Amino acid sequence: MTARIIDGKAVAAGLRQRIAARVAGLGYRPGLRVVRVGDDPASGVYVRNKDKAAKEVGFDSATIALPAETTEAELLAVVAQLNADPAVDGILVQLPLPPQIRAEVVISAVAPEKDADGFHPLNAGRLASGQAGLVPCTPKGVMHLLAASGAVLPGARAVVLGRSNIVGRPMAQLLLAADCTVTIVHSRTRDLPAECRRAEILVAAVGRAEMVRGDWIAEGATVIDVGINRLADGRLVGDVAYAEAAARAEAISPVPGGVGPMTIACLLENTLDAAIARRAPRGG
Ligand SMILES: Nc1nc(=O)c2c([nH]1)NC[C@@H]1CN(c3ccc(C(=O)N[C@@H](CCC(=O)O)C(=O)O)cc3)C=[N+]21
Repeated sequence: MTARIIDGKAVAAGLRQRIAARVAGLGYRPGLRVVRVGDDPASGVYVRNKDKAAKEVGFDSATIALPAETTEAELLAVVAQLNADPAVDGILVQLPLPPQIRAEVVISAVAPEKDADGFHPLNAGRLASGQAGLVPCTPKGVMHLLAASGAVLPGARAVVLGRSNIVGRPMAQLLLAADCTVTIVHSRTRDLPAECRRAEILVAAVGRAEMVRGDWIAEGATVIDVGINRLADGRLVGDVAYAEAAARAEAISPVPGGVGPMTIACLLENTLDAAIARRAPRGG
C-alpha cells in the first residue's frame, strides 16, 4: 500500500480563494505587517511567499525590515506603532530574533487582538481554556489538512511529536478540542518509536530531518509532517522519512507542499478574522 498524499498546496489554494471572496465583500483591505529583524535565511522564503499570498487575496501587506543590530527597545517601539495604527489588523514578528532581543518580551507586546501568529500568552491561554482567540497558524493549518483528508478525529489516538509553543503545544490543544485522545511526545520520552506507533494520527513537529522512520508508523495512520528542514545538498525534507512512512500510512502530507502553504493561508485567515473582530465589534 502507498499512502494517499494530503495536498497542502491545493487545500491552501482553496482556503485562500475563500479568504479572497470574504475580503472582496468587506469594503476595506485588511492590513498585515510582517516585521523582520536581520537576515535569517529560513525567514526569507517565508516572508516572500506570505507577502505574495497576502496581496493576492486583497490585503494591504507590507514587510518592515530592520537591521540585525536593532535593539529590543527599538523593536518594541515599532510594535507599539503598529498596535496603535488603525489600518493594521495583523502583526507578525518573524522568529527567530537576534540574541539581543528577548522573543517572549516582543511577543507579549503585540496587541492580542492583532496577534496574527497567535503567540501572545493571552491567546495561548484562551486556546488552553477552550475560549475563542487567535490560534497559531501552523497547528491551525494542520487541522484544516486533517479535515480535508477526511480523518475522523473524535476518539482517535493522536500523537504530537514536539512540544514547542509555536507548534506542539497548540497542536495538542486543537486536537484535544476536536475530541482526540492526545499524547505529546518529545526528546525525553522513553521509546519514541513505540509511542508514535500507537498513533492513528501522527503530527511530527521536531525540526529534525527524517527522524520519524517507517517503522514508527502504524499501518493505516494519518501522518502530518510539520518539519521543513534544508539538507546540505539543498533538498527540503520533513521530520518524517517520507518514502518509508508512505509505505505504511493511509494518508501523509509531503514536504514541501504540505503544511508550509497552510501556515501562510492561516496567517491570512487569522488576519481577516482579526480585522472583522476589531473593526466590527458586537453591536457596532
Ligand atoms: N513569527 C513567525 N511566524 C511564522 O509562522 C514563522 C516565523 N516566524 N519564522 C519562520 C517560520 C518558517 N515558516 C514557514 C512557513 C511556510 C513555509 C512554506 O510555505 N514552505 C513551502 C516551501 C518553501 C520552499 O520551497 O522553500 C512548503 O513547505 O511547501 C515555510 C516556512 C513560518 N515561520
